[in-house]
Amino acid sequence: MIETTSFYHEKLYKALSNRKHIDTPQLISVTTKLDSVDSLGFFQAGKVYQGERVYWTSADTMFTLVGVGSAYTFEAEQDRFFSTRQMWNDVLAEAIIDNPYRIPGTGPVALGGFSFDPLKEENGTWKDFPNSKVLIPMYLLTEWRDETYLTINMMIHPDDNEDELFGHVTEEYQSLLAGTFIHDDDVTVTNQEEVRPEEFKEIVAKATDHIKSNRLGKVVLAREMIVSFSDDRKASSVIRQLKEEQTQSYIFAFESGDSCFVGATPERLVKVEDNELLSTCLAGTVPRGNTPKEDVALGEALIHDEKNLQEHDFVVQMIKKAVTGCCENVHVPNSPVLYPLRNLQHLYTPVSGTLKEGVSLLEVVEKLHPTPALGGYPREDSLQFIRDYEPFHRGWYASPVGWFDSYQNGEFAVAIRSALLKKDQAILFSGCGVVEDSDPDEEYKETAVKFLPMIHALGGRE
Ligand SMILES: C=C(O[C@@H]1C=C(C(=O)O)C=C[C@H]1O)C(=O)O
Repeated sequence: MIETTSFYHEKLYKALSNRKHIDTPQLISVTTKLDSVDSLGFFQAGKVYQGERVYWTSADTMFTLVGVGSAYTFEAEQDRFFSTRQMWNDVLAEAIIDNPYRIPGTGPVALGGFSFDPLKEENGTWKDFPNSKVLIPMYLLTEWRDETYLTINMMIHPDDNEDELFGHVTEEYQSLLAGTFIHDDDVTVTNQEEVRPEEFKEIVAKATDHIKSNRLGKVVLAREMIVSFSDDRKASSVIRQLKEEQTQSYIFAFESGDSCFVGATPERLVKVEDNELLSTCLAGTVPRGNTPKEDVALGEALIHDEKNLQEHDFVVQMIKKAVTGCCENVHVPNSPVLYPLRNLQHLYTPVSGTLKEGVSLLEVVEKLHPTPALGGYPREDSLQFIRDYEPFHRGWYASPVGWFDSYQNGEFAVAIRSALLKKDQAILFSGCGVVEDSDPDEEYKETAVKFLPMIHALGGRE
């Protein structure tokens, strides 16, 4: 049932007045159910909070989270997964939560991500994105199936004035809900440039040498492309394009400082809902065909191709092992199926299980990252290869991004098919798995196709 505004305000005011008068800040979280809202309009209307907005929508369910403003931001350099979990438990221990709905992604929710490799030296590109950063949005819109919820989260300090806070948030959330999406169509691409493509091919050749001399089994290598615009490119318009075009993917956007990390990834790292866990093995790629006949032929060839099956199997074996360590009733199909996207098709194996008692989502994320779909095999050796030879910093590219709530639900995707937006410039990332038989020219072509979803959404040249 949808509550009246006055009932919601009463709950908000009550929560604010009921806070404990303790010395440390306390989280207050109050949720209500609404009529439907324009989620991108909500995001845009929050522009005074630029740098603290988040957008997330899932691939396979009708589920969207839009966060505007930050009630609490947490960054950790050391023990980043453990510290984030600890922060979350500490915040929840003192929180006042009024959420009668218990729908996934409502109430206190943390959204954020982790960098690919904290040991790689930073060069400034990713200065706004630390090795881990999650935030609890001040205003959180949740679309779940055909229902819409709003949660207001506030971190109350001992000497805050509840009347002032109440006046401020009630005014602000109503203007966010009234937001309607406006396109920034007039921004055009002025330049589009691949970064050192020949060097990429050389590194692929070096990797196959390493593999042939048994120093590695598989390593995933990536490259960059830089797109420049006539004016600042707004994240909201890019999200809108991606939502229209990449319907089989998670669409995400995380703002931080002056930058926004945005993408449309098909790859789930892990999802937990009601203790049921789902993970995904996604590796092995061919393009879509130009005709239905060609498309089927490419898919058939992929599903029988030894090189791609080998690339895929590294991922299946590792994820199966990690999931078996934290789940019961683990199920892994014997062979992959095709996962078709707009521009590409992949080999796909879903992995499921029931999370063992006491294991948290972030522990699973820590175990899984990076899978051999993004790092390689063996893990440490492939990471060292990437650290030594890949000539740029991956930052949050190829890393876990996602959300978790106070009911142990949550989901993390692997941030591929993505770009770092910085005002009038975007840096795009694309990678591919390299095994013994990889050919540098073919891997170059594969990464070119993997750039397409972002190029298209940014209005670039295909
Ligand atoms: C590394 C990327 O994609 C990964 C590599 C794949 C492959 O090598 O076949 C397929 C899917 C992803 O796991 C990327 O898109 O940047």
